[in-house]
Amino acid sequence: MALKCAPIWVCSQTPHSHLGTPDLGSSRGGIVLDLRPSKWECYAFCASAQRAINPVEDEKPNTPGVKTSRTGKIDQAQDNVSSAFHKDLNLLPKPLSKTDLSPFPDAGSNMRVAFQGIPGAYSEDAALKAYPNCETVPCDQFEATFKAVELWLVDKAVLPIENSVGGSVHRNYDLLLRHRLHIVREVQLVVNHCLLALPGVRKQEVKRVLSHPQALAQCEMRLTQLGIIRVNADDSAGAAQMVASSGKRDMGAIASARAAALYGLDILEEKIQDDDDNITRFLILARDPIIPGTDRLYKTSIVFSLEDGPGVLVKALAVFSLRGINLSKIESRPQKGRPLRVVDDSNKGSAKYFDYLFYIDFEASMAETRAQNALGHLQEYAKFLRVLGCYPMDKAL
Ligand SMILES: O=C(O)C(=O)C[C@]1(C(=O)O)C=C[C@@H](O)C=C1
Repeated sequence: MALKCAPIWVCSQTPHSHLGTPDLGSSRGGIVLDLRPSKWECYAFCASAQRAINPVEDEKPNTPGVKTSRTGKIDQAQDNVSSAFHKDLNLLPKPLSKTDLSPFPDAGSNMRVAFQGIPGAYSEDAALKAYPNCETVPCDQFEATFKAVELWLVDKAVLPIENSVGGSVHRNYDLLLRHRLHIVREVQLVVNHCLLALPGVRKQEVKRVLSHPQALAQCEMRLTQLGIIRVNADDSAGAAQMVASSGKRDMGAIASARAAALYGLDILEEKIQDDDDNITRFLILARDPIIPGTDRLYKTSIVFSLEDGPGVLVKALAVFSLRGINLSKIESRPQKGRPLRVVDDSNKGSAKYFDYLFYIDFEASMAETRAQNALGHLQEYAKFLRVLGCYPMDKAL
């Protein structure tokens, strides 16, 4: 009977909880700030168990090499032996290799990656840059990309997180916390915005332009120069499609050259963004974390909140500099549902401060002792701490 892999995946989906490891993150927060290396080994064990199942799936009823008795029946003793030991050495489970654990598996064949928008969106470009052979799956909202992964409809989701001109995509930081997916990779994409319009339209005719708010913000100066009114759309490719189907000559879109080709629009101006070097950083999210290594440069993303007290943020950040770990990004977000912290100073009455969550990216792998020690140290000041993912740094543009 063919066995299915599903139980193993369940195991690897929560590699820590099934061993009863306390989750030091939030109750929903998943990840695992468990600094013991055995946690990662546990995940490897699950993956190897999954592979061990495959030979059974392939087994044929009349496997060559199974001897029959002189009566023609399957020799019971022989059969017992053959079920205890595999008949074909090639069918034995193979040890995991570096490629199995690689965060870049075979360019993504058979992989489905969810992105927000419709074909031609920059997020789709990012998915294809990460996994050139993947199947991209459009979603109407960012939240839907998370759900698609959680419901096993796709393998991964791609999420824009910051842009060199427009800054952070704040809502997506909140989504990272609300869901329990793991960051397994980052992708930096050069984003060259184009002004698109119906075929034959001249630039002076365009009075309104549609695009994703982030894309419009990245073209702020040029659009002001041109005196064009901005209109928000769900994504840049969606904007191009709307212009194409509207038939309106005074309506333009800010989108990629690929979107222009897909929806049959003319490019009136290329590189319309305020900064020539316009780069968006995307995160790739998956149900399972990758096993971090030290074979290349890694980045780790965390989120934490802090105990009250003077200088606690300075102390929290010092845990990294003390160990020579560089911080590449810090972002603070108000704590939803608990925005204010009341500080009671009996002499002067009580004061109220905003309560924050801090998102930090630091340049070290969770496989390094210094990173593990830094997080152990950070726990002394943190009320809450969660590792969002440890993944290879993208240096290619
Ligand atoms: O509208 C798109 O095409 C997107 O993929 C969204 C998005 C974003 O949200 O930042 C992605 C990259 C660019 O920075 C502009 C827009």
